[in-house]
This record gives sequence, C-alpha cells and structure tokens, in this order.
Amino acid sequence: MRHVREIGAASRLSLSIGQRAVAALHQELVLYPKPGLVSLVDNGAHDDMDAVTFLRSLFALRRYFQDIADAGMGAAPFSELQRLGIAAETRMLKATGGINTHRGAIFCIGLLAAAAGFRVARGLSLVPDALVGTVLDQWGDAIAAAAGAAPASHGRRMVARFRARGAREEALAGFPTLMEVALPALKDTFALLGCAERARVQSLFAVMARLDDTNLLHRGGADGLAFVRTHAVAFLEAGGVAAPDWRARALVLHHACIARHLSPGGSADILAAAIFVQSLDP
Ligand SMILES: CC(C)(COP(=O)(O)OP(=O)(O)OC[C@H]1O[C@@H](n2cnc3c(N)ncnc32)[C@H](O[C@H]2O[C@H](COP(=O)(O)OP(=O)(O)OP(=O)(O)O)[C@@H](O)[C@H]2O)[C@@H]1O)[C@@H](O)C(=O)NCCC(=O)NCCS
Ligand SMILES: Nc1ncnc2[nH]cnc12
Repeated sequence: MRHVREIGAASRLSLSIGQRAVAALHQELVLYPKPGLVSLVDNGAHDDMDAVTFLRSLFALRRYFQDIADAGMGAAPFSELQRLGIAAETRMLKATGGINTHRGAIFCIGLLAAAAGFRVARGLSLVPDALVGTVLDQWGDAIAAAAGAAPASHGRRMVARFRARGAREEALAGFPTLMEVALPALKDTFALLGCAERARVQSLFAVMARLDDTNLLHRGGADGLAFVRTHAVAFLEAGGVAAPDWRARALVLHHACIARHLSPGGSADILAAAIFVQSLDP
C-alpha cells in the first residue's frame, strides 16, 4: 500500500516536472527586455522567428519534458534520453518550419528533468547541487562518450574554433554557469527586491557576462561575444536591476544587439534552466 502511494506521489510530481519545465521556458520567452532575444514585444535580432514560433515549439515539446522525467524515474540509460531528445528536436523543427528555437533547452533542461525524475522516484531531495550530481553520476560518462560521435553543428564548430565551453561542456562541468551565476543571481536579486521580473533580467545579464555563448560566437565571432560580455558587465557594475534606470540601460543593449545581429540564445537557455531548477526547490 505504501509502495502504491509512493508511486502515485512520484507520478504526480513527474507531471509537475514536465509542466514546470514548459512554464520556465514560457517565463523566459515573455521576459522583456532581453538583449537581442525574442519576446512578446519584438523579435530581437531574429528575422526568421517570433514569439509565435517559440509558442509553437513549446506546444510541440509539452510531452517531452514529462517523458524524459519519467525515463529518469526508471533510471533509463543515456541512449534512451538521447532518443527522446532527438525525437523532441524533430518535433520542434516540424512545428517551427525548420527553425531551431529550443535545441539548447531540450538538452540542458531535459537532463535536469531526467535527474529530477530519478530523485523524486527515490524520495531524494531536489536541491540544485544534488540534481546536477545525479546528471553526472547517472549519465556523465555517456554524455562525454556521445560527444565524439555528435554531428557537426554551429556549437561544435564554435567549441573547436574558440575552445569555448558549449552546451555539452557546460553539462559535463556540472553546469557551472547555471549553478554559480544564474541561480545565485535569481535568488539574491529576488531576496533583495522581491520582484521576479527584475530577478530574471539580472540573472540573464549575469549569465551573458560569463557564458561562452556559442550563438554569439556563431553570429559575431570573438568580438560579438566580447561586446555582449563587456556591456553586460557594465550593466551589472552600474547596479544592475537595482539601479533606477535599469530598464533604459537594458534596452540600450537590446537595440545594440539588434543592430549587430547578436542573440545570446545559450544564455536564454541557462536562464530558463535556472527558473526550472528553482521551481523544483523554491
Ligand atoms: C549537445 C547538443 C546541445 C548539441 O550541442 P552543440 O553545441 O553541438 O550544438 P548546437 O546545435 O549549436 O546547439 C547548442 C545549443 O545550446 C545553446 N547554447 C549555446 N551556447 C551554450 C553554452 N555555452 N552553454 C549552454 N547552452 C548553450 C544554444 O541554444 C540556443 O540557441 C539556439 C539557436 O541556435 P542556432 O540555430 O545555432 O542559431 P541561429 O543564430 O538562429 O542560427 P542561424 O540563424 O545562423 O542558422 C536556440 O535554440 C537556443 O536554444 C545552442 O544552439 C544537443 O543538441 C544534442 O546532443 N542533441 C541530440 C539530442 C540529445 O542527445 N539529447 C540528450 C538528451 S537530453
Ligand atoms: N527568447 C529567445 N530568443 C532567441 N533565442 C532564444 N533561445 C532561447 N530563448 C530564446
């Protein structure tokens, strides 16, 4: 009887893991201003996609995050997570007419959702460090092994050319930008200001100041990455979202990114991952 009740509770939370992942991605999408990125207000530096493209993508992914959490509950091998991830990418591309809206999130939030499922099914806590520990303990070796066989991509080319730490390398290093930058900024700013919107903007800028965002490298080379980092650091040093003119300052960088065709898509994914992880352990 106890066993049945435990499984029941785990399944209910598994539903909730998937819903929280989609909610986190939605919260990232609707946040504004976000330098160069798509929101409900404008398309940022993107000619080929808008908020509707992202909403279509989210709709196509709504089952995926729950499926991968369920796979985590069953301690599935990485090959199974990979199969789910590749199928989700296919559904995303079909829904968006071939545009890559959420590839980074499918990978990064997918792994964290699987780890959450694994831990919930075993009655373990969902604190962020433990979640990341589970990703590495359960699937780290296989993620590293899969890197050798991965197909060419913008990210892979940028990692090789600039020796950058791309999406895969971030995961294998224990998600340092998520853990050391995005989450603390989200929590500390919310504790200080009590405003979720400003906490998210602050977290995004903190990530932009640090991440080797392969989207910025792909679109703008080393100069593009350095431009965004320098201006994100300046924003933070001027008081970040605690400064009275924070919104005007953020908008200046947004328009500068549009003018330069720069979009920190990897940073947006890390912000969404931080919102997701925080929602599991508020
Ligand atoms: C392991 C994979 C994530 C593949 O990674 P790889 O680096 O080889 O390939 P990319 O196709 O470039 O995808 C990586 C995406 O990750 C985001 N990202 C970028 N930098 C970082 C970083 N330092 N840390 C974490 N995440 C990062 C980023 O995603 C966002 O950008 C997307 C738009 O990208 P792109 O199409 O290149 O951009 P445009 O500028 O629009 O291009 P053009 O207009 O010029 O064409 C957007 O989707 C954001 O999400 C990177 O794009 C993984 O894909 C993989 O292995 N997949 C197989 C499935 C699998 O194994 N899953 C495992 C189970 S979970
Ligand atoms: N809001 C957004 N705009 C552009 N690229 C993104 N990748 C993830 N979120 C994004």
